[in-house]
Amino acid sequence: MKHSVCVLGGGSFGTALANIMAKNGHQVSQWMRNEEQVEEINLTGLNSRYLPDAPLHRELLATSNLEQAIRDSDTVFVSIPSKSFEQVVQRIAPLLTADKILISTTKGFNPNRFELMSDVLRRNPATQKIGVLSGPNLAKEIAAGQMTGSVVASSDDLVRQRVIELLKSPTFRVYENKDSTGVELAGALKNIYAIVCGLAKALNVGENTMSMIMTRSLAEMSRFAVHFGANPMTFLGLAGMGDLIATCTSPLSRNYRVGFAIGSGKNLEEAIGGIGEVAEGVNTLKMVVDEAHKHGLYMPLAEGLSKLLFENAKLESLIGSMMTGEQKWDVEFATNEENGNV
Ligand SMILES: NC(=O)c1ccc[n+]([C@@H]2O[C@H](COP(=O)([O-])OP(=O)(O)OC[C@H]3O[C@@H](n4cnc5c(N)ncnc54)[C@H](O)[C@@H]3O)[C@@H](O)[C@H]2O)c1
Ligand SMILES: O=P(O)(O)OC[C@H](O)CO
Repeated sequence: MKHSVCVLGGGSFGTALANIMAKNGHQVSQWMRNEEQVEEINLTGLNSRYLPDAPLHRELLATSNLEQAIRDSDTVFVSIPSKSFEQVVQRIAPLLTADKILISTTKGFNPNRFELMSDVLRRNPATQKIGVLSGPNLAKEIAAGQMTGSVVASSDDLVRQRVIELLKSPTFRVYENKDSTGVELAGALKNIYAIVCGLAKALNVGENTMSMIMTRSLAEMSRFAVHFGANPMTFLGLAGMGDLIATCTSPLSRNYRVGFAIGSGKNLEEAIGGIGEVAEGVNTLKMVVDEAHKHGLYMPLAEGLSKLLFENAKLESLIGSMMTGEQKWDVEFATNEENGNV
């Protein structure tokens, strides 16, 4: 069945998703604020700022008319950075109806209060058909047609089926998960550890060190997420381990590049400025370390990175956090009452 879809956001991920759905024969509009970008996409089939090497399908229609884009669509993907997510959702709230499906693709926390993007969507009373999309999904690779797996998470069967129907293609496979909290937290948290890995790579550490960092990152992420109701098994899947691998090893990741720039001697402001696109991990780090303190959660890598970035601590403090912290088991069988299935 042909669906009418709207993607909010003119950045690299929104464009990559809109392009897949247009190729799949759906009616796709992509909303963005910048009129010049709208004109460029519609006239030349290119989004030169964000995906310069990807020719876009001719049926992908860019628009700056938010009202019409929402009214005409049965499914809305929100691909807006977390900093502006709430503000854009407030704008569309009066246009929503109970039948519309809302999908967040944003990997971060609301900077105004500790909540996930799906929580922001859920506060809108018009529709509760909500899902999240997350996984090892570097936009430039997707746009280049590299085989990619992703995860749609929602407790609503119809929402998961819709996203699969819209996005599945010979190069894009969508898996499902009912653990929306786990999938969303995994996508947001891994950005912290991509910064750590970029930093470590710039310092030329060996593969023993890289694998230790990534594996302990996974332990730390799942410890945090399970505390907030996630299923620990989610962290063994594409949204957990999968995305951690992609983001912690690829220079295409903006968060990895922020870390690499810091490891190469830049300060945080210079590192962020050099990216020119969103690197969600910096805000996520602040929110997560605050919450970890409030809830007494042991997160030595996040804690060490936070001290390095925000308190001018020396690199030795981050290294010390990792190497001489609390004695821990290699594998912790973290459980919570609701999801205690390992
Ligand atoms: N790029 C990727 O590979 C990728 C993959 C998966 C998930 N994500 C997530 O998707 C989200 C968006 O990332 P992206 O890569 O597309 O970002 P981006 O930096 O490429 O682009 C962000 C877009 O949002 C727009 N925007 C920002 N504030 C806005 C506002 N107030 N109103 C309207 N538009 C606004 C910008 O103009 C820009 O077009 C992030 O949370 C990111 O973590 C990105
Ligand atoms: O470029 P990043 O660091 O925002 O990462 C992009 C995606 O989240 C990778 O899955």
